[in-house]
Amino acid sequence: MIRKMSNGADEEADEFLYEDGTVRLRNSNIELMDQDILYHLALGSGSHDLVEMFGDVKFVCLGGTPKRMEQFAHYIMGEIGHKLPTGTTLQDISQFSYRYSMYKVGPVLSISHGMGLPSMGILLHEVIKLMYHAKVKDPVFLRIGTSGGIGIEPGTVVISEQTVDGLLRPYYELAVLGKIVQRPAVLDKKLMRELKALHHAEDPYETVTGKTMCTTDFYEGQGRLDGAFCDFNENEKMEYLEKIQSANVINMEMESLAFAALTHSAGIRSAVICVTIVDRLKGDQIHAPKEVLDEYQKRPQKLVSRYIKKFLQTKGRFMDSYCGSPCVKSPRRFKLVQQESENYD
Ligand SMILES: O=P(O)(O)O[C@@H]1C[C@H](O)[C@@H](CO)O1
Ligand SMILES: O=c1cc[nH]c(=O)[nH]1
Repeated sequence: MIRKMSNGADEEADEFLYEDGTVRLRNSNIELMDQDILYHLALGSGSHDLVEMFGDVKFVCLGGTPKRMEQFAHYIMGEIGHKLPTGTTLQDISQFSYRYSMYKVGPVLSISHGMGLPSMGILLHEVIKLMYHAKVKDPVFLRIGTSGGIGIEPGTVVISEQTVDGLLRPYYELAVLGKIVQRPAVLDKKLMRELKALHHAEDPYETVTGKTMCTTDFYEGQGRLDGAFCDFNENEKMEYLEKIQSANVINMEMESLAFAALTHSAGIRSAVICVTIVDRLKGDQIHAPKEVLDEYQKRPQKLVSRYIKKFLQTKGRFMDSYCGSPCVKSPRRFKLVQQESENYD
């Protein structure tokens, strides 16, 4: 994987993971700290054995709402046949943060990220640090969300090829110490293709790839006429939506920029899979009934589940256990795991 630097240069992402595939932090301050409190996750490197709790994680799935991510955790548990110890139930690990929800099902973490870039950004700082403390090897991050389509049928699953801001720029911008820092928002193209290939001909909806616009607001920021404020008219709105459509934007959501930029900066492969729940060329309000929306939300989950299952089946022969961590006891065996990984698609 090639990693784009903030100055636009290319760099091999391998340099950003340790040799055994574990996540390397790009902040030397963390190593010097006695303990690291992951405040919004209600976890800490001093208070919890993070390697024991999370060392076997391979897939980090993120979505907006706590309910969706709880449902996904139950769904993936059935799909991969993961058994909880007798007498236990799935627990929200971050319950006492009262911010985000986190469930762990074998190699899968299912975490809610809330709405918007700041919420996603804060969460990712802590989840990426969690990967580092837990010595997780080569994790894959997947956002399973909802979006507004631009000229596509509601219910379509969009796997983002690129994510851009409201000005069509492929950067996540943040004011740091009074200066604007731009981080390139880069998603893993190979992962995108692997996911797309898992669409089934009999799925009663389309799965497409394309450009996603990530905005900082649901209403004015996405050109809606139905917010509490609106200083533009229908013609201006349509002109904007048609302009972004001709720039190949096929859907709009609110987290992919931070997700793509922060995972890429950490050398972590990631993909954004969002179902569309409205065609913005036809209207602003979400009219679909709850049952329809619930079924739509499951579509990205199905695709991700197929990916996880295929990965686990392919890897199974080389794993120490069902956990997803490659055996690194002998370098030769580790090479086999790597090779298998390269042959995956
Ligand atoms: O993953 P979800 O469905 O929460 O993401 C989209 C983008 C915003 O957070 C939210 C707006 O309704 O839905
Ligand atoms: O229109 C939509 C629908 C879901 N999420 C968004 O950000 N926009």
